[in-house]
Amino acid sequence: MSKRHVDVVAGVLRDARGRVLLTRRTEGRDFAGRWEFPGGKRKASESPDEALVRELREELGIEARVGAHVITVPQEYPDKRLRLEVREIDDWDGAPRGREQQALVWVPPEKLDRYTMPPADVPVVAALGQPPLYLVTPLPGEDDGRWLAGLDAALKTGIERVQVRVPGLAPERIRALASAVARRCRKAGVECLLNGDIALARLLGTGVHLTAAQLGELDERPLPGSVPVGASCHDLAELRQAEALGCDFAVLGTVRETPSHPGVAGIGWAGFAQLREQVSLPIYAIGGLGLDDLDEARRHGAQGIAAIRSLWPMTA
Ligand SMILES: Nc1nc2c([nH]c(=O)n2[C@@H]2O[C@H](COP(=O)(O)OP(=O)(O)OP(=O)(O)O)[C@@H](O)[C@H]2O)c(=O)[nH]1
Repeated sequence: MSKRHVDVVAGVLRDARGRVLLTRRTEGRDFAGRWEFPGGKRKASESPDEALVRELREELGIEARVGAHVITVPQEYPDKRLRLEVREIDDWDGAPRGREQQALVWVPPEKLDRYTMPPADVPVVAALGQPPLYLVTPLPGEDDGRWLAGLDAALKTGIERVQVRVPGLAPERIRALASAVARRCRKAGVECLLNGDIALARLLGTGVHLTAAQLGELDERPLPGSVPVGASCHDLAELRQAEALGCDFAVLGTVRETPSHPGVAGIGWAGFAQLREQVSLPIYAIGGLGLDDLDEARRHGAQGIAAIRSLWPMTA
């Protein structure tokens, strides 16, 4: 029997100190005792805004003004397929209180991941706190100085997460480039991950971005939680392995056909969402995407966009 679809809307309320409101699911409901963003099921007759205003009135006793879209997460649960649409709440009248006997807590954004939440909320918490763009470096041409100037220009645009991917170069040149990028990222307060090279990542104190082939060879997270671990995935088995290893995020694609893989059809946004709903991980979409695709990516449950060309401000 096919599972029922449920549309849920939830809100991000922030107090004057920037803390975010979580409420605790009461006994007798699924995920009882876990923390969540206030909200609930949308009725067929309601728009998402209307449903969210009603739910916040019923649950918290406030009159809310609904703001920007944050992320819409498709998530499969044992008994249903959920679509969780999360919106900012710009302002409200009244003081939030638990009208349904639920506990309330205001949490600094960087501490949200300490609260146990339903699986669909893992990508939501990441969308609130982690970078929406993930730059993958292009191959350098002859001139490494020019390539590093390209990186500097990318960092100036506000990129906060970078993967050093320079396959096929001599090992000494890879080491030199990786160490130069790591230094620049550290100075700029930007996360740096090396593609595939766990030993070099340990040496340089960076994160690592696992290739799909590496995923199958590992049985535990290769680096501590203090540095990021990402993974490239193309199918459900790889996503599940990335999740089992405790990766911080995955990259999934390709969404569109790209010049680097001509003739390989992309999975499209529907294909992306269908894979996304079966794991509880932040996932970047990759494959022929640029800044213009960010909104659509977020509407299909993506953390954001990973890209080479569109995030690199000059030709290498
Ligand atoms: N409000 C809210 N619901 C969430 C979040 N994350 C998440 O997975 N959900 C799921 O979305 C559904 C929301 O349903 P609800 O809270 O309105 O309804 P309920 O449990 O009373 O459902 P019931 O009518 O099936 O008993 C639940 O399955 C809940 O687990 C979240 O952050 N906020």
